[in-house]
Amino acid sequence: MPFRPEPPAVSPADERVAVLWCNLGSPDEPTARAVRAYLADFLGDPRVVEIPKLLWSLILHGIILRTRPAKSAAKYASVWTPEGSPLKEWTRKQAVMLTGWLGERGHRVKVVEAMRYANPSIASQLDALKAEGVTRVLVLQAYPQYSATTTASMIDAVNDWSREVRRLPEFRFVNQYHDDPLYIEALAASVEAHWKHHGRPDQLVMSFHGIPARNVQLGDPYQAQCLETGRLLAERLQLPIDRHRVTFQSRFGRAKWLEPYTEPTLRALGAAGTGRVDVMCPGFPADCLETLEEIAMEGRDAFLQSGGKEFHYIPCLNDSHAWITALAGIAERNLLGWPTGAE
Ligand SMILES: C=CC1=C(C)c2cc3[nH]c(cc4nc(cc5[nH]c(cc1n2)c(C)c5CCC(=O)O)C(CCC(=O)O)=C4C)c(C)c3C=C
Ligand SMILES: [Fe+2]
Ligand SMILES: [Fe+2]
Repeated sequence: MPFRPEPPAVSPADERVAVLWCNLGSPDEPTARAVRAYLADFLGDPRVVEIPKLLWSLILHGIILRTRPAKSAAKYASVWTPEGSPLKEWTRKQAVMLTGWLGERGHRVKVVEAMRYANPSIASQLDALKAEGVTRVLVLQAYPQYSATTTASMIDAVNDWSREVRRLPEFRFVNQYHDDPLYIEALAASVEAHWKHHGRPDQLVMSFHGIPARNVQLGDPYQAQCLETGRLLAERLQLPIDRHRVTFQSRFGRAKWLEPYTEPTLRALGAAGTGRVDVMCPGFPADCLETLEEIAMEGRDAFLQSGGKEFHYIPCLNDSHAWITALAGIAERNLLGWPTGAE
């Protein structure tokens, strides 16, 4: 296999350090055509769907990619902004702000965003960094909780690129930060800011993206890490046990996923006469389809239609001061010992 063309080597004095700030990615536009290409790549990843390859290929291409793209495209259209996908735009902003924050602390580090699926791809961003003389890359992911379906898949994409490259940069990976005090503090700050303006709810629902229950039985630590994030956040907010819960959203297919599921929980809370519920999504550092449409729109409808009185959606960390500070702290700790220009 031929290797990717090698850019001219830089002198040691010009070598640079970079942070690759990685997220899942979105379709290029909210159309069935673009969503089909995105879903083919995403759902064709063996880390995401663990079904024997041939059987899954038949189901994916014969059924799912014929029906889901149009439905998902309509949902994407409902959250699309003039800048495009919310997930991509927040992730880009976070990368820009992180460059600034690290610069303020004396680090000469380039931060670029990269997407596991669609664009800008991991490979194209690594090519660009290498062409600029980057020889050390810290891979930081917008997944605070480790799952093979997300975190490991991102590392696969870096390794796929590496297999095609002659002179590799030095890599560092951060697998998780679900219990990092800086991350928990940023979450607490976002909740407290909301409560300062709107008062407290009867229930705080912390909704995480689900995965198949079987993955956890096979050793994926994701569920335990979500529960730990929820426990630490509730403790930090001094919430009594009966005023908060962790739920799992975005179930895909008919298999059993992690429970309790978010939407049935919201319906049950509404039916039980819960006056006000606040929902937040601690596992998503950037607002996206799954938070803006599935929670803030569908979740709201589910709760109110079943008898609930007041529904609040607490936005993701996005570009909040506490989050960028947290991210800079996590990056700084993992950059230690690399020549970034800081003492
Ligand atoms: C088998 C399917 C899926 C698994 C496993 C899965 C895990 C997983 N996903 C996220 C984060 C996000 N997922 C998003 C969208 C999304 N997820 C799936 C399926 C699985 N996810 C699909 C098919 C889609 C696309 C939309 C749709 O057709 O329903 C997103 C939002 C992307 C965006 O563009 O806004 C995020 C973020 C995590 C964290 C996770 C496991 C821990
Ligand atoms: Fe997902
Ligand atoms: Fe969804």
